Amino acid sequence: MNDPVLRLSGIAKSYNPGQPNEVAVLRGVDLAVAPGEVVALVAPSGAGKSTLLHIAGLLDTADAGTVAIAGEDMTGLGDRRRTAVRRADVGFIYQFHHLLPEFSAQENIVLPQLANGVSRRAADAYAMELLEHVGIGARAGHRPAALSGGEQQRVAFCRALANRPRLLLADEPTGNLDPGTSDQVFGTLMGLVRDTGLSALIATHNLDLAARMDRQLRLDTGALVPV
Ligand SMILES: Nc1ncnc2c1ncn2[C@@H]1O[C@H](COP(=O)(O)OP(=O)(O)OP(=O)(O)O)[C@@H](O)[C@H]1O
Repeated sequence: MNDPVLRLSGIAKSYNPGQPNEVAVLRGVDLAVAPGEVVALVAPSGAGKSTLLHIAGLLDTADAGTVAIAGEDMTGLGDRRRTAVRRADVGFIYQFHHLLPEFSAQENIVLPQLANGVSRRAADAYAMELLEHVGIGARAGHRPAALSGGEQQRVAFCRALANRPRLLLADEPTGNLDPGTSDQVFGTLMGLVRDTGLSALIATHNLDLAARMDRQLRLDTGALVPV
């Protein structure tokens, strides 16, 4: 049987532990994301979705519980191994694109590949393939400032997939766009995820977008419950 691409077990996290201003954000989060499964994470503002995504993506550590990626338990691993797994296996998308302003769309997708040891030629070709997949191949040479908000976000999707991760983590990936554009750009993201067979955990406030995913979970007082 295939291991889940992401498994969280008993994840707990507090900020300022032991202090009068302690905030217990996660109180026992359990989750398994199967290969190819796309899970919606619905949570009101401040419920802890960014905290959860950062722990799942190895950008932060939990106070208790375990994170396993593709069957490998990350607990107790050193920073080097965690960074290597994050670079190779996890793609991130944020509400704002965070593209490098001085580089073209294509270069923004090439750079992470070069950092991972891919040749320039292969990186260029894959970046173009991804840009064409999301319908903006003709914009490959444009810098982010010369792209629309929806186009910038499409480039950010391609960048997240540049190193062919197993798991995509997205925090309000279309939250910065107007509703019509958001709907369209979200469709592009889902197409990309389905065509690459990625597993994904996608946080959104938008219940219509959540309904387009395989499963919907709500972060409620520090634990996940079905919507
Ligand atoms: N470094 C920190 N120190 C103290 N409290 C924090 C810290 N980071 C987050 N918090 C608190 O933890 C809670 C969860 O924060 P988090 O950013 O995970 O929420 P969120 O669900 O992503 O919210 P939003 O949708 O508004 O981005 C919030 O109450 C926040 O104020």
